[in-house]
Amino acid sequence: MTAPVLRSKHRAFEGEVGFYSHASSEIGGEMRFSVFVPPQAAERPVPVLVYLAGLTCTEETFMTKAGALGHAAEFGLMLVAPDTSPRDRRYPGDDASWDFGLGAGFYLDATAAPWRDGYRMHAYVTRELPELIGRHFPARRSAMGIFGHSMGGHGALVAALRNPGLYRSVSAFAPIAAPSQCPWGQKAFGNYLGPDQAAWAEWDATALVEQGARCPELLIDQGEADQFLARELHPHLLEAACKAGGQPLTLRRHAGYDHGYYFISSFIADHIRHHAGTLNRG
Ligand SMILES: N[C@@H](CCC(=O)N[C@@H](CS)C(=O)NCC(=O)O)C(=O)O
Repeated sequence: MTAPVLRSKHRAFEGEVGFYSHASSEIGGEMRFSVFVPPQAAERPVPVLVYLAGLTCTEETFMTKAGALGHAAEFGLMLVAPDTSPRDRRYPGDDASWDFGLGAGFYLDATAAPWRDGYRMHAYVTRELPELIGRHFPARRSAMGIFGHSMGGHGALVAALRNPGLYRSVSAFAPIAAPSQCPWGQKAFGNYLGPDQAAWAEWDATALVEQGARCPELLIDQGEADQFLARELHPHLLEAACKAGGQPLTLRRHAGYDHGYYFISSFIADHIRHHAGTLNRG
């Protein structure tokens, strides 16, 4: 694991946003990520809140569009946002569509050729990136939370459900809640994991909850005017699985809000507060 290389940095809310690249061993090539270090980090290590973005996004999207930095500065949380897929090493067909390949890594570890060589975003996000952050930033690694949007909202749920104890807080905006049962997920899983749908369940948040996986209390926000809600997101399936299995979930539905960052920025303060309430305790 090589040290991150600083590409640019910007003062914000008395803290600093930095954009970095590094050579990733899980991905087998350069990866990029961004970090907001809040002002409190000058005094002591601070909790880490990881954000996973959605389809077509990069490590820049969240920092520029979500309106999160001021709230993270208020509560003393470090924000970490990785890119949404490998980009350095290229794979045949990885840019053929916007919902698969580049910008669409789905935060899983691929098992089908050729993707399995480097599409290992789950291992990257849950192991390599926290290790890197712990080593090179003023982070309190024992206090880590995760959240995300759409593909990344689902990635956050799966990261927490598959790694009990790793994250102390979890939330999501408009997650692809049951990917095995929607076109985006079926396309991604069919290619990254192969046609055997039994293997898909290990990477599907609703299926994981149905199988008994549990994570800290979930906060999920969903816009009712989201253009992808009916076809792709299916929050009701996750809601039913959580209810049947006793997984604590607060799912809030908001009239009039669509899928984009105007929606996210409207509720980001609630999410930062949700994470800070747990991460700043003890
Ligand atoms: N390119 C897609 C939209 C993709 C999209 O909405 N991506 C979401 C995540 S699933 C996003 O956050 N886009 C970036 C943005 O809104 O800045 C389309 O043409 O319909």
